[in-house]
Amino acid sequence: MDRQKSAARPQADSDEDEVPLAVSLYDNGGIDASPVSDDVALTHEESHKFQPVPATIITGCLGAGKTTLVHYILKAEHGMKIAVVMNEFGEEQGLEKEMLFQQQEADLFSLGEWVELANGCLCCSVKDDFLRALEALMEQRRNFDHILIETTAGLADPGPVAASLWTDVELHSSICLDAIITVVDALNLQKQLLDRLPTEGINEAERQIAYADVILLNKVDMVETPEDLSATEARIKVINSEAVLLHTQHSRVDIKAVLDRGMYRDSLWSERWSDPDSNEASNVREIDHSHTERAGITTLTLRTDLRLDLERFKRWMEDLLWDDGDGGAPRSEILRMKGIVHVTKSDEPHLVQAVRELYDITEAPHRSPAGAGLSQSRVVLIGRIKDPSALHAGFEHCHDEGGRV
Ligand SMILES: Nc1nc2c(ncn2[C@@H]2O[C@H](COP(=O)(O)OP(=O)(O)OP(=O)(O)O)[C@@H](O)[C@H]2O)c(=O)[nH]1
Repeated sequence: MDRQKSAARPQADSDEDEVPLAVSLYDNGGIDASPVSDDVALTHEESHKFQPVPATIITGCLGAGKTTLVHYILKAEHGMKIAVVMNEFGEEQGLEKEMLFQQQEADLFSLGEWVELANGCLCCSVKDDFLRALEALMEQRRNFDHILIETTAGLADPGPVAASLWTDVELHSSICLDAIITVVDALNLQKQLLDRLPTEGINEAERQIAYADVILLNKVDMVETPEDLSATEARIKVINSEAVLLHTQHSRVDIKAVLDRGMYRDSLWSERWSDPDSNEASNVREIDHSHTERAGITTLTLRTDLRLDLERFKRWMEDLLWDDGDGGAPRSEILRMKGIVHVTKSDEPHLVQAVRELYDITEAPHRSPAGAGLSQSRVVLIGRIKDPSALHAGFEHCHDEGGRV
């Protein structure tokens, strides 16, 4: 497995450098400030010992319906215990928790733990603290089967946290990234997409859509006409044509669509991705790139009938993901990449994943249907595509001179 440029996990330097963590423990939906006995923790820990707990990142713009989704999941009958992690700013701290219990205390049968990070923007200063907080949470006890990480509006960019969690699998962590769910406000998205930060270039809403594995187009009840809704959906698909896109009201969604997706577990995602009947596959749409130089983030699909030389392909990816350019021609900025490719010297298809600068190329798991019957290699790039023809040319340069698949 190639995992390049993986960021080292931050460790607490000293006792003074304590994790700024407020962990409250709840059991069976009731409020109980006292920790549950170690016996219970140990028993649970034993049973989960070798299974990393999946973590779902829930992101989206202000008021899109993220908390509504968390509440919905906590009330749904899925038989799982859920730990909720969120970051809050200043006076908002404690408010979400308060509101949750005010509204639905009796129904919260699936809430295992609640962690609130103080004063936080997960994507910058609190990122390290966040990872350490998760680690501390995992060390304390294992009263949960799944972790929901709700980012407040402070986390404009879910990429760094997603990459950290993904990297962590390599460090044999007890947590693994399951999927990134982006909740979109169907009424306001078009306006939010115009909010371009002058310094950064990439819009916050766009970035959140780019990283999404599943997009909930929420608040559809508030959109006036079907045409408006179609226009918003079309806009989302230009940014990320790969994500599963679902219409929701009050974030009500089939739980299977948001939990245990395994989007970063090779065997699971590749199976779904290569199944022509699956939502994932049917969702794929080719984008017209004739206007990409004025677009923000978009999706580009590269295909080939020829086998790729693995080393050349790796070098191409590294160049694409790591090289910031030399100030010359504008370069594409790739946030997310997925693919199934056929390479020389192997009969098995290879799976490709990248989140920001991290990438991973693995042989498809044995007996996985990935690539079965697929004669083409397919690589999907999501990001600021400045130079589609250069990307096509670079990909073609990875061809092995040898024959077809
Ligand atoms: N009409 C309508 N209202 C919704 C829907 N989903 C959520 N809301 C309401 O929209 C408001 C904001 O929802 P939240 O779930 O708090 O949104 P959020 O993304 O967590 O908001 P922040 O944490 O402030 O960024 C609440 O009053 C919800 O009840 C929907 O589908 N339709």
